Amino acid sequence: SAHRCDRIWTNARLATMAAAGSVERGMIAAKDGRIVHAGPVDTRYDAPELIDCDGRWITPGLIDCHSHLVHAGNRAHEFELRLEGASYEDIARGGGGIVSTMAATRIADEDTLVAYALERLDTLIAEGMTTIEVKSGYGLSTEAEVKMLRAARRLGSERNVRVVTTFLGAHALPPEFSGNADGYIDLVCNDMIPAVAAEGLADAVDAFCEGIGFTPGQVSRVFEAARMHGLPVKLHAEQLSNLHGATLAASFDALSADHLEHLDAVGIDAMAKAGSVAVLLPGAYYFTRETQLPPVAGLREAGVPIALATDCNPGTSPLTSLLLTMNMGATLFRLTVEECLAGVTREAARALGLLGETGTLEPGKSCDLAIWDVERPAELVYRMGANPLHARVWKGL
Ligand SMILES: O=C(O)CC[C@@H]1NC(=O)NC1=O
Ligand SMILES: [Fe+3]
Repeated sequence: SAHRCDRIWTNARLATMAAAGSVERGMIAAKDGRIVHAGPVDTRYDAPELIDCDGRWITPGLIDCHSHLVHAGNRAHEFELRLEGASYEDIARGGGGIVSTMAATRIADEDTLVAYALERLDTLIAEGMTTIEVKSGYGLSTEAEVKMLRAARRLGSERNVRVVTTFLGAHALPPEFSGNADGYIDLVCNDMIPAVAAEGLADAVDAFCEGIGFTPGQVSRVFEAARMHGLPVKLHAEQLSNLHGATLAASFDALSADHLEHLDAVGIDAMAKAGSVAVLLPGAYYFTRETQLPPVAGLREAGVPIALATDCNPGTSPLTSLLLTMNMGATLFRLTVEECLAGVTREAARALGLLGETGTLEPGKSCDLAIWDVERPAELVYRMGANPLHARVWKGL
């Protein structure tokens, strides 16, 4: 008997990113926004709408699992300073960096923040992105952090895209708390997280564990507060030095630890045991001209899942292309094409706790697709600055 569904994409080549691997003569059938079949052409399925893909490749919709998409202002002037020799850390200690974006973000109202973010969101959507994680972290006061997360939530109603939000109040020390990091962490734990949780504004909690950020002790206080409010955690860890943030994150069963250029074998092992995803951010590595590569071979050997993301932010990664992110993942970090494609689909979904919902072409998942004008998926990683997207589908539409 025929399986009635809503839409069928046929005569396609599928990069399922799942057990089925690649399917040469494939089709996808969707019903009520979900995949009911993703595999070889199966004439038992029929639908009022049949889309002939002319042999094009279909991947899962792309996922950006680490972004600071909501923010005001930009840091082009600091870019010039760095060209004249200043380091990112010099600029941060001199009151620039994150704090200068904080000033611009505090004075922008919610509508303005939404408008600024939509321009960057549309650029990513044009490349077939269907899910994005958006962090706070430029408000650094309860009112401004709440404003940022409300703006982030609104992006999901202004566009056909899945938005998950992350509270990152422990991103930098605001000037009013200068010299009193522990006092600021009190505010983060006792005031911000309760306010954010009360309004359901965040799906996870993140922190910046770094010399110019917060100590492991301060981060664990933030994570304890997250746990008290039932929120999972993730962490900016080992970006510029090794404070053993990844090990701390793993001890809280973190969804992910991110950056990881200075991750060591102990941290790798802790992440493997906890099932935490390694989110690599080659845009920040490239833009800040770092030289310490993340331990990709060690992550592979230990079976730690590897994801890739833009880390879109005005200071260290003003990047709004997941395709270029994949090229950097291969060119700079030597990830394979398969690892790069998985890094912005299956493993990115895993880093957001969304692998049951999206990230692969499998029955039961949301029908989130990117349909490409390429002869082979490797072209999506190989080319720089091109966008071969033919069509994008989110929740079957
Ligand atoms: O410079 C900025 O605006 C954010 C930088 C970004 N945040 C973080 O914790 N590490 C980074 O590279
Ligand atoms: Fe980041």
